[in-house]
Amino acid sequence: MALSSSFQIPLHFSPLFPPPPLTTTSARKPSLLRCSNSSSPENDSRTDPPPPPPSKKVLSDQSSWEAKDSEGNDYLYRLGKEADNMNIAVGARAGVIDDLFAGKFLGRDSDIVFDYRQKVTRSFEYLQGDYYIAPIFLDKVVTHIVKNYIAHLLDIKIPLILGIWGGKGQGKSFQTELVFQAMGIEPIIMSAGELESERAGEPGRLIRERYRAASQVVQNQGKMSCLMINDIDAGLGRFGNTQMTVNNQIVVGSLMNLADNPTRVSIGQDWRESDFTNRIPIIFTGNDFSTIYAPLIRDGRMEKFYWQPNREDIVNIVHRMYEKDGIPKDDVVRIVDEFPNQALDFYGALRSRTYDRSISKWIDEIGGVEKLGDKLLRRKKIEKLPVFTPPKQTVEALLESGYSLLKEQQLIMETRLSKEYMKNMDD
Ligand SMILES: Nc1ncnc2c1ncn2[C@@H]1O[C@H](COP(=O)(O)OP(=O)(O)OP(=O)(O)O)[C@@H](O)[C@H]1O
Repeated sequence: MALSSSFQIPLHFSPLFPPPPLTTTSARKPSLLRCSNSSSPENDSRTDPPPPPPSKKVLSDQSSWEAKDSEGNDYLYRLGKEADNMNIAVGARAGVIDDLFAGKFLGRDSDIVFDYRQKVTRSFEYLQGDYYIAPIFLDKVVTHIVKNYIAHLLDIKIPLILGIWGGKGQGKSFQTELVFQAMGIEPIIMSAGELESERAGEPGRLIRERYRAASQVVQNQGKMSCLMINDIDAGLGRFGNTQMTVNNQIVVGSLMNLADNPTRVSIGQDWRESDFTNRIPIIFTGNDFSTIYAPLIRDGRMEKFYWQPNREDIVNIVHRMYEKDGIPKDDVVRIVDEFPNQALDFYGALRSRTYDRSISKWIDEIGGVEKLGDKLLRRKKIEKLPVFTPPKQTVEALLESGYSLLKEQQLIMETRLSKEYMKNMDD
């Protein structure tokens, strides 16, 4: 499938819907995403004009939410005012709730919303360098997002959720974030760990709040947004005899309700006019959706996408990964063929293992293991660390570390200590 066609999807609707700011080199160089933090024009590969300034009037004719915000009547403001056992501000003051989620409740209302959004949205500073996105993957994610943003123009039922599933370490989360970066989307990303809490009801509420925070990104910032929940089956799935907790039930209920009513989301118990939001696409990643409550993943609510990179995808992605080491494509093909059936994650780990010997050498240079604490943690007071020289990568070194990773994998499979330790459980 030609990648350029995947980028043309939103343009079919261009008279009605402004295309998302596809601000990377991808449009020129299919599937290659160049990520840089530098703001210098030479280093900045983004050539498109900056996104429009925040517009206060985006939805104000249709929704009273904005007006409520400016009156200080917003839900986050109310959270700071109201005292009940679900009060995030109280929890934050008492040190119960991480202030990552609590936002700042002492400032003006706009600060509150802004701080909250700043803390929950994900920036991509860690994505440096060139990356390759598999065209089918890119196509699927872009189409889902665009379909949801123009849902009001299409006379079809569009699932709010896209569930990307498949084997471990195949790049589901990583590539989705690359796509967000390519589209200039400011996503709100949650992990399975946030779907459980010792306080009943909190995770369900958190999901609804995050969904609305994403809607605020669209409304106040004029940027596209998306809610992403990584490894959802690790938080919601039922394995063997595990029970569904009250929180699991509430989370499933909240997600089903979002899928059915994507533009009306209540945070509290009473419906208010300000509960109307923008429709925000949701993306789940996971390994096995069959462990999830079936009505949540039914076709009208969730579009499912099984992701398994083929050999060509793997070669292209790994080639880009190793490009800075000067490894030519033929050698990448050799490495990939030497270790077939491995996840993408393996080829990253393989490269990182080749650093081990150089790191040992560097430890010797700084005075051995006894000095490590002083040198690494208090180095500013003492002296500068010696320069670390990365190893010169060769195919032989990469193959060697590949074999050692393979050996570790086999050892785990053959030893199966868990079987030994849990012998009694089978009786
Ligand atoms: N397109 C890519 N370019 C470079 N590296 C990639 C790419 N895709 C995946 N990787 C590497 O593979 C690793 C694993 O990817 P990721 O965490 O997205 O897998 P996953 O499928 O979500 O795994 P899991 O199901 O176990 O959560 C990443 O940390 C990254 O190093």
